[in-house]
Amino acid sequence: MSSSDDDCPPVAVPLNNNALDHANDDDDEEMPDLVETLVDSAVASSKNDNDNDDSPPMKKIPITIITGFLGSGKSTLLDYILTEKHDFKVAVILNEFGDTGGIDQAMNVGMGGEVVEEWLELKNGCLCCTVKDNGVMAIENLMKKKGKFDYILLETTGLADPGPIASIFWMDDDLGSEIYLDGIVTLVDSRNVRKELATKKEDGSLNETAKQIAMADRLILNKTDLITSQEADQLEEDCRTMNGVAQIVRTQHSRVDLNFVLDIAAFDAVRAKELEQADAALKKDQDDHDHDDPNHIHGDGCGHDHNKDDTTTAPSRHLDQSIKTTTLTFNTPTLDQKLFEHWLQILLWEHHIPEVDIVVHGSAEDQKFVSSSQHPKLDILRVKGIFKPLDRPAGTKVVIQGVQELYDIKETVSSAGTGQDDLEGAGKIVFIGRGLDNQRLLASCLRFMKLNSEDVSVV
Ligand SMILES: Nc1nc2c(ncn2[C@@H]2O[C@H](COP(=O)(O)OP(=O)(O)OP(=O)(O)O)[C@@H](O)[C@H]2O)c(=O)[nH]1
Repeated sequence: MSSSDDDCPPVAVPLNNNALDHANDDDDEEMPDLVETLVDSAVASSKNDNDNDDSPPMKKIPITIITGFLGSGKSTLLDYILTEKHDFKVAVILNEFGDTGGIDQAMNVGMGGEVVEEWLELKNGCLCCTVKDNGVMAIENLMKKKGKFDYILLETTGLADPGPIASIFWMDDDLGSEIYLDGIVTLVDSRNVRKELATKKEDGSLNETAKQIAMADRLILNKTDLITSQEADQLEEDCRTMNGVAQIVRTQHSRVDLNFVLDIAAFDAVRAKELEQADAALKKDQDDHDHDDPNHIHGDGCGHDHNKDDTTTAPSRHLDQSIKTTTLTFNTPTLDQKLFEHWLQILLWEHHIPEVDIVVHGSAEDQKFVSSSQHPKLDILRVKGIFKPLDRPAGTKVVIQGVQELYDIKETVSSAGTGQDDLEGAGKIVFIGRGLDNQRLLASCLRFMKLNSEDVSVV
């Protein structure tokens, strides 16, 4: 996980201190990174009492990351969630850039339609750069002290790459934290998104809007009042090509069914059905548009009727040609998890699709997997999959989740009987990223995993 120490914005953590006294917490050794800590002495002392008692462990609290480019409607969504009736007591964290100091932001906890405000700043505060210690520990401490909220919404700055932030909370789940990553929700400014995606970064890296769309579990196409329904159709289809597994909804003023964004357990279950949806969308896209070259630049002979008057809403065929979704379907009865993981690690960590090189030692030939420098760097932003592992009891399925360079493979409870998640073959793996060349990926997979061409299909 790469991160930069530049531009560290302060982060403010909300408290609900409704009816709580404010006091300094100088002697709290667990919270070195918090300043202006607001402590309710009664709550603090009951926390200390609880340290030694046998009370049941705290229920884990879901955290949803809300991301999206500047002005896409993130704050509008937060306001909407905080004031809507629901069963959660929601706390909001803003991970803003420092032009307002990050200090004077109004922090909110919404409960049953009521919003109360308080704020707290992390001294070194920057969730995206300073990693776990500051962000996660501070939130955990706050939860112990306050215990007043049971859901956290983290709004990233519009310029943030959600990957590192998601990784912190996702991996923290494995470390036994009291919070877990529920999902990544991305707001898309329907009118301006094409312009934002066209912005090139000097170092050639992916721009943030592209990453925000690619990593989403839920995509909210907001501000649809500013585009035609035809443009909205096209936008939705294009988003699906970039991110085939996210669920997509269109909104105005971020008014979305809260079940669509809250408590979605996106990092928990992976359903074959969801992956089928990606498959179907990708197949449709291939049928509609026979451009197999992932590096094809739109607008240079693509043949589509570009809207010349308004580049912000021009119905270009794809939003971002470099990012796409690729699905591998394994038709074998099971998959060799060890071999698969080894291959995956090369894809994720070495950023290339390994190719076979035949090395001759005297009369013997050896296969070596190498990187080919003539191909673009591979940047996988998200992986989702489900498969039946080799040499495990019948019915065993494992789920794979990945965010940038991190991945996790866990056994999943079989949903046999529901008919929902039945896999015909060994399973499916979906990759979202840049540099995904379907045919090279397929060839590499076949050689690496010692499979025959009929064993795997790619779309
Ligand atoms: N026309 C229109 N305006 C909207 C819609 N949703 C939000 N807005 C307006 O767009 C502006 C930006 O919305 P915000 O919710 O502040 O966007 P944001 O993503 O939080 O913006 P940043 O904090 O700058 O990243 C505000 O003036 C909103 O009222 C919509 O669906 N249609």
